[in-house]
Amino acid sequence: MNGKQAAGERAVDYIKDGMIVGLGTGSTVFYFLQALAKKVAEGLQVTGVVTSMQTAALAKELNIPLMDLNEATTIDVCIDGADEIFVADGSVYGIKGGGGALLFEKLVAEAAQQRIWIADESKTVTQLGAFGLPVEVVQFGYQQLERALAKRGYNPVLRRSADETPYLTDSGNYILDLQFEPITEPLALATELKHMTGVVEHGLFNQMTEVTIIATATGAVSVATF
Ligand SMILES: O=C(CO)[C@H](O)[C@H](O)COP(=O)(O)O
Repeated sequence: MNGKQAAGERAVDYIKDGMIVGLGTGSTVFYFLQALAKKVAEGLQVTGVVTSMQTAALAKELNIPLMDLNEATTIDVCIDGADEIFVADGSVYGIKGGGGALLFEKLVAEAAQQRIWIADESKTVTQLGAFGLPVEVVQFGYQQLERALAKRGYNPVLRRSADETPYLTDSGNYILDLQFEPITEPLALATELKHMTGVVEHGLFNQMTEVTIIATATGAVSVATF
């Protein structure tokens, strides 16, 4: 058992019969989905709302019933991974979008009553920014935005797929990964990025998480509530 598996499996304890569950994206969520599918096979009734095409494919393969975000009048809980987790003044701040799903992840997280992050302990940091901050941008004229971000000292790098073509999100947008650290003012940076025309969403998830489930490489799990 590794940390991702331990954290992912523990998250299933938060899923109760009848819940509508936001299903995050990534390799930690993979373990959560495996554990959830087992419970579903045993009779647990849940409906998932996915945050990416990747998660949709996996959930279908695992026979987890799904509904569209449009149909979900409420989401009881959303379980997702994170790339960096930083706690300050009793709140959780973080970076997400390493897997490119930040837009849908944020939409589902914002619709959820409770947000739970699952991660191995390598994701906890004492300052944000070592992990490049993903910013999803429209394709049209994206180099204008790239230049504007560079001028502000954010060192944007266009994300590319393995074949070197620009990486495309599930919405067909590009991602600029901002390479600078530390991010000392995540709230101000989030506002600044949101105000730049062409930015669709950024990977700062500020004060959007109520529970963290973090596990060590040997599988020891710590749960914290915020
Ligand atoms: O934000 C994400 C995808 O967009 C993931 O939640 C994040 O990258 C963590 O992934 P993993 O669990 O594979 O380390």
